[in-house]
Amino acid sequence: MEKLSLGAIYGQVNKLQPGKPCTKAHATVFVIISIKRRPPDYTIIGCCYTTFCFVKVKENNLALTTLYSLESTLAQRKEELSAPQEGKPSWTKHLLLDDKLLCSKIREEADEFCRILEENEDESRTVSEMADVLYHEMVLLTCRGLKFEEVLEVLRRRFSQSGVEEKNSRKAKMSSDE
Ligand SMILES: N=c1c2ncn([C@@H]3O[C@H](COP(=O)(O)OP(=O)(O)OP(=O)(O)O)[C@@H](O)[C@H]3O)c2ncn1[C@@H]1O[C@H](COP(=O)(O)O)[C@@H](O)[C@H]1O
Repeated sequence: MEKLSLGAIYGQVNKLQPGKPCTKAHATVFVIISIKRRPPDYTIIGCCYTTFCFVKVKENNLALTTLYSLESTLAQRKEELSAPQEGKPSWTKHLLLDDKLLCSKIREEADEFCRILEENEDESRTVSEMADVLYHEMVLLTCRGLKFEEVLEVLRRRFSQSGVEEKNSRKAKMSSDE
């Protein structure tokens, strides 16, 4: 397999741009792009028209460590629920014990997040509110016994198709079913 310099990778990525799975931003995460045959430990990230794009993903350690560490804390809080005398008071436990409270917090935090845009609030409020949304949504995921990796897997599968294409394909399928 041909090994490319970073500059050459950017060049390849730009060439693949029409299918949109790759951008320059992705190129900082992906180390090598291979066309046609997938090397053993490489991941398909998408199809650019007629060409499949195989990449090796270099972990974004800080982002993943943060999310997995939060996920692990939330799972620990869930475990502590079976031995209520253990552990400190916890907001996560309140949420895990009360579906209604959890759903109302997710809706409230999502609404606060939207108001940032509507009311043109500053960057620090934006990232802080996004963190609130993400935390509360991850509690729901923990509640259902699901892993964040499963969400990331869905996002990766969507790399190869635009949202507009996906919506149109659903509409076409619905009308052919009628
Ligand atoms: N990331 C969070 C996190 N983000 C937000 N919150 C809590 O979510 C709650 C949101 O409630 P409110 O809406 O009343 O708070 P608010 O939005 O600041 O209130 P307003 O000013 O907007 O009305 C607050 O108590 C926050 O502290 C969080 N609570 C916990 N975590 C993480 O979960 C871990 C476990 O937390 P505990 O379960 O509490 O031990 C922590 O160590 C953190 O890593």
